[in-house]
Amino acid sequence: MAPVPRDAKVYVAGHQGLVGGAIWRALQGAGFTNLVGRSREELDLTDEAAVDAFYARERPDYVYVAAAKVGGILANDTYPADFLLDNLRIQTAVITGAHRAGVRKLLFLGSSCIYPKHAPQPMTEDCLLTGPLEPTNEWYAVAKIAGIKTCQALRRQHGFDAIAVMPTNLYGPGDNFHPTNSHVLPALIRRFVEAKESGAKEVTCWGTGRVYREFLHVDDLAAACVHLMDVYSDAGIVNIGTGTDVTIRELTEMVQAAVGWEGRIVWDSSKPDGTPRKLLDVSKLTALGWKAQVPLERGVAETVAWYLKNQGSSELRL
Ligand SMILES: NC(=O)C1=CN([C@@H]2O[C@H](COP(=O)(O)OP(=O)(O)OC[C@H]3O[C@@H](n4cnc5c(N)ncnc54)[C@H](OP(=O)(O)O)[C@@H]3O)[C@@H](O)[C@H]2O)C=CC1
Ligand SMILES: C[C@H]1O[C@H](OP(=O)(O)OP(=O)(O)OC[C@H]2O[C@@H](n3cnc4c(=O)[nH]c(N)nc43)[C@H](O)[C@@H]2O)[C@@H](O)[C@@H](O)C1=O
Repeated sequence: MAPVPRDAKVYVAGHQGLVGGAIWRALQGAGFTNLVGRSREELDLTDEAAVDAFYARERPDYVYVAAAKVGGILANDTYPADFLLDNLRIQTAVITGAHRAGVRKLLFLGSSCIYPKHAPQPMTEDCLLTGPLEPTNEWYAVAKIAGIKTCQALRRQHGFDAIAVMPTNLYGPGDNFHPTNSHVLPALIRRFVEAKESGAKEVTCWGTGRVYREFLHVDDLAAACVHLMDVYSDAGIVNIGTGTDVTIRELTEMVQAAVGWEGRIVWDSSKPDGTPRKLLDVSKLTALGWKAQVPLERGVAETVAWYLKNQGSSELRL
């Protein structure tokens, strides 16, 4: 398969988010010169007519769908209607609009939470739809599964070249550091930095800390997406991860050490643990010629440094 021409026009939906921002940087790094992005203020992606008008005006050749309603375990559990409906609307408008506009190829971002709560570990792509979902994020997962099926149906019925990738938990510069709505890694960075600054002796983390998660640096994810756009065109979904995981307790200790706060961690078991484990099997991705590069400890240290550098600036999403 011929790689994507570096002068092709590429639209990154959600280019100001964690993933979209990283894909934008990766595309620039790979020599792409004709990138298009729109903020939410400029283009509300739940508005299908506005999305169609945007496509008609800009005529992109390639599209990355990195816009979505995204949040951590508590946000997912608290706003099920938003996580289901906003995501259905955004992805339907962006994917079907791309097909209508004659886009050559599209990459849709799903998530490892699409797999059953008790799937065998590590999880291969073919365990999709083989069992019940994790209840804290089933609404979001159902929307993401509908996104995968939208890509597969358009490919099957109309030959539209839409691929779908399933990243594990992500982190890195440009993340959302909201104290309650964010994912665990940015939440911990903010909490430990604030504890260090205030001289607090104790910090509370959620759940039991005994569950496992796999973390991938967002720059690795972006590199994998750009690679797959070049080399992969098929209906089958592709996992993107590192192939290794840690307990939340281990992660907490790693962030604590990176921040340099010495105090006591208390576990609030009234907060949900979520799925016990969701380690991705990455053999398909490895066979496609890609492997993660950023070790977790280094990625955490660099993200802490990024957070400290951007504290107080409008770059930081709180
Ligand atoms: N973060 C993670 O750990 C993981 C993420 N993913 C997937 O990666 C993708 C991107 O996630 P991530 O970058 O983390 O999320 P972010 O929240 O960082 O970015 C999402 C982007 O989408 C934009 N957006 C949301 N709603 C609309 C809308 N109605 N109109 C226009 N723009 C909109 C947001 O704009 P605004 O800033 O204005 O809200 C934001 O720029 C998602 O599909 C997610 O499922 C998959 C696995 C793990
Ligand atoms: C990417 C992924 O993200 C979500 O699923 P999740 O993996 O459960 O994500 P999380 O990062 O929020 O939590 C991971 C673990 O960490 C524990 N934890 C401790 N202390 C804090 C804390 O302070 N904040 C948060 N958020 N979690 C904490 C928390 O209790 C849990 O055990 C879904 O939205 C899902 O849809 C999805 O796609």
